[in-house]
Amino acid sequence: MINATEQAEREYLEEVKEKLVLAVRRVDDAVRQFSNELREKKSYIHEHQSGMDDADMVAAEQSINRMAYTGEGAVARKRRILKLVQSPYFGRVDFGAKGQEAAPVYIGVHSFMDEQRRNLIYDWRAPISSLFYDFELGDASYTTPLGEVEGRIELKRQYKIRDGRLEFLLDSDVNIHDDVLQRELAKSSDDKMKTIVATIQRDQNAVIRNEDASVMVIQGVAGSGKTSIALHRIAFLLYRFRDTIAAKDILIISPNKVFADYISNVLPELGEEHIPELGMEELAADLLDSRFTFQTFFEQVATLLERPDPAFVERIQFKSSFDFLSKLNQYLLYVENNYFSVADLRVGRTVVPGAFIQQKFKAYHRVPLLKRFGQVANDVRTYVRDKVERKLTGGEKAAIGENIPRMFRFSNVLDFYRDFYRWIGRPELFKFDPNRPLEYADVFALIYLRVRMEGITAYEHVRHLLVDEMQDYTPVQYAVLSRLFHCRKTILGDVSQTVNPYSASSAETIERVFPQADVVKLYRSYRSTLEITAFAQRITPNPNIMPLERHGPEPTVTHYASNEEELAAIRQLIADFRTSGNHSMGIICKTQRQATYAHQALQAPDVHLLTAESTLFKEGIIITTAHLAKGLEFDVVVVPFASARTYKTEVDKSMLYVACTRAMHQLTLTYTGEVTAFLVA
Ligand SMILES: Nc1ncnc2c1ncn2[C@@H]1O[C@H](COP(=O)(O)OP(=O)(O)OP(=O)(O)O)[C@@H](O)[C@H]1O
Repeated sequence: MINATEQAEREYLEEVKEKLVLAVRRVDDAVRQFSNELREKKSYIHEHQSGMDDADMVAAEQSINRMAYTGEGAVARKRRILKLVQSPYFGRVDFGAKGQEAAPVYIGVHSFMDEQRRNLIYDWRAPISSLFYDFELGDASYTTPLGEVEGRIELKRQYKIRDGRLEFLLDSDVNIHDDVLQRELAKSSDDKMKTIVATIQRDQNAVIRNEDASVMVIQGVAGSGKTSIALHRIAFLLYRFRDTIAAKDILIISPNKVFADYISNVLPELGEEHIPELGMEELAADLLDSRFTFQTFFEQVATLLERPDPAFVERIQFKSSFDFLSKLNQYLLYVENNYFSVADLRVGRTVVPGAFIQQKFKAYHRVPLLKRFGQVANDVRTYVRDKVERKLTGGEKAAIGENIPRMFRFSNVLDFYRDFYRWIGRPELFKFDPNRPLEYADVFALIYLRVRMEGITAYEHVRHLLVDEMQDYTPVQYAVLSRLFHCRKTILGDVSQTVNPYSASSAETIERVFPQADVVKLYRSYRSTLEITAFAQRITPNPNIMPLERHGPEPTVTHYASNEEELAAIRQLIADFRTSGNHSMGIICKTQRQATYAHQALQAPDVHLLTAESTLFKEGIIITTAHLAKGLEFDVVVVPFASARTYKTEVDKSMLYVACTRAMHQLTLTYTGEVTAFLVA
């Protein structure tokens, strides 16, 4: 039975859709007209070329560019409207500002005005739309650039419209989101990360719409929506500051290519362009001018998993500490004050006093150390020229240019870095062999010295920086980011999901590097069923976690007598998955070696292996490592080889936690021999 409300809503939906279709037609007409004009203009130029002077040509070119630009705008607009035809809106609030009658505000992924310029659909990022996320029925307010608007919400409604059809609508007077949220979460995962505009929660909305924080640090439990929120925040900022920030001005630092691919359709789905993305290692290679080969973070973690040598661990631990960063800073100060040993400089008959050189060196204290020599040399040249009252010869100029840097202890950053360890009395903490890749723990320390001593300005164009998986980066890495990117930042992660406990950063550590940061903590977990969350809590407890009340099968841990039996069981799980309604299955191992082994043993054309070299997220059944799976999610997760032999160290425990928290609906662990101690309650 369709009630009156639903009938009215269905009719309204048809009305809106008609207007949208009309708008598409108008855009089509406009585009056709542009291209005709463009063609005419081009042929006019072609015919009259000989009679045109430069100014005419420039003017013609400009007008063509303008037309092409308007044309591009029209195409983008069409794309947006077509999206709205599929699903024009997902929410409605009837809001009356003080002293006014309530009027409906429909909210969708984009705004839409009809021909009379009436706002039929509001963009979810518009100031008024925050009413939908922040309030229930009753008194409510929202902030516009002009000030606060107060009033009352008389009605709040949610819709699910797919392919232009109303699937359901739901009124709420208490907590509007719960029902729809439950439905959304219970669905099996589409392949890649998706948008959550229709069900953004109040605390998430506060993060998304925060305009003031210069550095925002989001520490959230597994599945709390950190990555989703961060991407929606980018979309919000692009909307709010659309006159000054474009997609190309933003940079996402992502842990790996698979993850970058996994999140790549969220912003385009929200109608924004693709955002530039860079991995930490790519950044490192760029900052080292490819002068060194170095170990990757993956390789560091793999070494820890397979050969955890105590000296290696000690080096990592030391270089991941805040103390290390402080010591590097102290060292730089020491270098500044002690490594420039000036002497009088003789140029022909002129003697430039050491004190003069010293004074100039100090005067340029704002210029990075190794960049000062050029400036000091210029001053010395002027000094000599004034004395001899003639122009200097090329030879004299060059001699000055060579002699000034010689007064400095070293000229190359690697020498300073090595010297640093002597200075702190721990030379054994730097293992360097020119024929082997630099250890990962040294990469950013070396870069830090380089940034401080040489200055690097390559990234000044970036207007907003997003850093995901913040727990995997050390204070020195943050110090580099802070000096490289002067823009606002959103930094997010979860210290419990570190893949390297010896170098994990918590929100508090990061706050020490960015004292101005706003730290937000999220404890509600959306991804997994209550059963899965409770199970993962046994591995790494967090008393603050608040799982959403959603149920599913209890995770199972099953013993098998032999490897063959274990593999046969996994084969069966794969077969079951294929006939279930689920879309994604992750078989998550501890090491790459195990993943490769499982892939070979299980061989099936639709089972894909993801490795550190993979660049694309694959759909369906995936075999991978916990390290690579971090940040991803699957309907069904299998954790094979969950034995005491596989999972025994702190690093192993982190991996197990990450693996289990990837599951949305179903989690199965298998093992032979003895079960890992981390699962013995
Ligand atoms: N408000 C919401 N409405 C609907 N789904 C949500 C909401 N918030 C989070 N989710 C869902 O919860 C899941 C986890 O989100 P996301 O991957 O962003 O979390 P995360 O905190 O980055 O997770 P992790 O750190 O474990 O990788 C996703 O499926 C996401 O769509």
